[in-house]
Amino acid sequence: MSLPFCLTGGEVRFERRLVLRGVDLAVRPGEVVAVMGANGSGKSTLVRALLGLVPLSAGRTELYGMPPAKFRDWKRIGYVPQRLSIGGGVPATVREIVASGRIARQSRFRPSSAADRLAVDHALRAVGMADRARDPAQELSGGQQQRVLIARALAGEPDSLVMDEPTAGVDAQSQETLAGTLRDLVGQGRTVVLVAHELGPLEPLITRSVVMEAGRIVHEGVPPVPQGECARPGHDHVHPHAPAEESHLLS
Ligand SMILES: Nc1ncnc2c1ncn2[C@@H]1O[C@H](COP(=O)(O)OP(=O)(O)OP(=O)(O)O)[C@@H](O)[C@H]1O
Repeated sequence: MSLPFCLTGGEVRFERRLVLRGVDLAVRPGEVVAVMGANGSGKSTLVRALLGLVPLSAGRTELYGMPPAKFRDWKRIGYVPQRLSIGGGVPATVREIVASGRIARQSRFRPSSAADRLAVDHALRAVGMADRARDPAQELSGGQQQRVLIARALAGEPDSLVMDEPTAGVDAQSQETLAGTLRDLVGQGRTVVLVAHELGPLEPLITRSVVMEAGRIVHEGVPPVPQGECARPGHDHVHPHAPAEESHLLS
């Protein structure tokens, strides 16, 4: 079976500055990978490189065994970007945005169906936004808009979800709801890659954490177990010096 994501020697430059420095990341089906690290360490760039959304200056990436330019099965992948561009000048409703997550599954021969409507309803409920379905998205708070983007990705019923800071600005109750939804998806064998500063209720789901520093992966392993001070709510769960038995330094 081909790997959902496989980045090999991935290098990204912005205006000649190296932002990703030869990163290898292979994600197996069913894994739940958390990409962690300080601001500006390259987490978003890593997930965007993984998906082929930024050009690589060296290395290669494959989605289900195919380079992005040849990959056609985009319905298999749901992507939740870090920043919003919804609500700009277009007064789209919450439901319309979530329904746009079904587009990769539709075609001129198979327009919107009952299955699409059910998937949209289900996704709205999964993020606790069913009661806001008819509201214009730009009226929502940042955290609510983030939940709409998560619902859009869920509506596509992808095999793999890539989420850039899905819990940033999202209230505690909604984080719990998201954790429950992800638990179900992972139980069905879906693959998840997420960027997070703090894992919060997602922590028990994570099977591997990857810590970025200055464009490189510096640690990889099971997520560190919070202890003492680190167990305090709100503590940043990035542990750049995790014990050797919990993580192994990459070459
Ligand atoms: N489109 C771009 N053009 C120029 N520089 C960029 C671009 N995108 C990111 N960078 C720079 O690349 C570096 C890594 O950014 P990236 O967003 O990947 O980090 P991050 O770890 O996700 O940060 P954060 O936690 O703040 O989201 C930063 O120095 C950032 O300023």
